[in-house]
Amino acid sequence: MTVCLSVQNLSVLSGAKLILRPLSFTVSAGETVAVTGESGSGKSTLARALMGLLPDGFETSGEVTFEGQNLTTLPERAFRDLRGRRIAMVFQEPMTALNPIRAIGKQIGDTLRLHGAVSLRDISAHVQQLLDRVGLSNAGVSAGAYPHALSGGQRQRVLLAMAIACKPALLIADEFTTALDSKTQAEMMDLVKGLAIDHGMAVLMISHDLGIIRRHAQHVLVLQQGCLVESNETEQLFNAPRHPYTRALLSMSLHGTNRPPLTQIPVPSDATEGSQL
Ligand SMILES: Nc1ncnc2c1ncn2[C@@H]1O[C@H](COP(=O)(O)OP(=O)(O)OP(=O)(O)O)[C@@H](O)[C@H]1O
Repeated sequence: MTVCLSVQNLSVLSGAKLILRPLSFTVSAGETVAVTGESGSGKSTLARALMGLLPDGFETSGEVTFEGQNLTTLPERAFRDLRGRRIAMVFQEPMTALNPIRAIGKQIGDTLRLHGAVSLRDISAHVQQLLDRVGLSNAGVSAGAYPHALSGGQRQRVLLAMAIACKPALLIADEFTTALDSKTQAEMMDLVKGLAIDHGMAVLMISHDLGIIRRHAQHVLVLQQGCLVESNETEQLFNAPRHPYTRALLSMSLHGTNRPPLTQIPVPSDATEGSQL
């Protein structure tokens, strides 16, 4: 498989605080890699670092190569062109990402127009295809609908339609099904899986939900307090977890309990799983 995203020794610093310790991994075309770990372990920081969207005051080092381009040295203008066109992201809160006073078809069309993905006269037809693809047409949702008239799951589908509008090579999905019921979660993940298969889209999926990860990811990265403690093929990780923190996460998920306390498991002091890859 062609490597789509290669991360080498990426670290993130905020002031004197090391938020992410040097970590390395790759995501290939058509592959889904999951990132998991407790709240505050650095999952969203990793996603934002890859998108070049860290808040002011954050510094990165290391190298991120996407489709052969080094993103860490890419001028902001060129990065802006990549975002939404070649690298897309979907978040958990659809309402904050959607304009409440613009019809959803127009918002999807805006994405296509912004990136010049299709000719102007073909935009409506493409919007309709995207609404069909994400299952909104079947649910009776038209391009003229406004976000407030949709359910949370339907809004997430709109965001997914916008994210995939330009057929990105990489989709970063940050807890984007977390707020949805399990049936809608499964439908959304199946949609993403279909896109990965049909278009060879690489997916970096951030999730607390180990059940979803096991069903949809081929590889899993486990973060503990900003440190990549385990990186393994999904079935190997679930069947024979190597790191005590991974074992504790699996046990918590299995028993629905917060014992043993994860904070008591020591974070490795220097070399990390990722930096050895
Ligand atoms: N804007 C910020 N300013 C300062 N520190 C931040 C900021 N955003 C995140 N952090 C810190 O970075 C660390 C990692 O946070 P991050 O949001 O990446 O974790 P997470 O694993 O995504 O958590 P969650 O699952 O709750 O979303 C935390 O210690 C957090 O306090």
